[in-house]
Amino acid sequence: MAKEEDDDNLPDKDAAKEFYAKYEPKEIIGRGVSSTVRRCIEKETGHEYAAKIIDLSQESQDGVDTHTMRDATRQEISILRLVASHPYIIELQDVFESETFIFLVFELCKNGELFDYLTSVVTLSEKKTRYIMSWPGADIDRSFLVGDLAV
Ligand SMILES: Nc1ncnc2c1ncn2[C@@H]1O[C@H](COP(=O)(O)OP(=O)(O)OP(=O)(O)O)[C@@H](O)[C@H]1O
Repeated sequence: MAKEEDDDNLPDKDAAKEFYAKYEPKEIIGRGVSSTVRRCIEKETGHEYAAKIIDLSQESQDGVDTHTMRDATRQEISILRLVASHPYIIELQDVFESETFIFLVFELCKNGELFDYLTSVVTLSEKKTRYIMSWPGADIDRSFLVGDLAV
């Protein structure tokens, strides 16, 4: 099975009973190096969260051993707790650990990636573009670029 299909399978319910008792996992909303992020619903309140499911099983770690990965994640958790309630840092709501998975439940960010936002709002002024085009080597494909800008 391809790695992505593997990642799409939810961890065995026995492996993280407490997480499944409290949350209903939904669709995948992102992927990290060793994690899959899913939208999830807190059963009691109906509130939405983002659950980052970190697979610690040896075969899913590219050369990093399970203990190192678990330690690194625990360190990430303690840092997130130290900065909890900062207005610009995402809130860590819950943590569940099993033998082979760690579930981090975060507040859900609905507006997508900062990178995508910046790409959509940042535009180059004509003056700045002219300046960049004056850089050595920038004249390659200049006609194409100018054509684009004129559209
Ligand atoms: N709280 C959240 N709300 C909405 N989407 C999220 C949230 N957390 C993560 N994501 C989505 O999941 C993707 C991967 O998550 P994240 O950036 O935490 O992983 P990573 O740090 O790159 O991976 P890893 O920890 O496995 O190295 C993000 O790029 C984003 O699209």
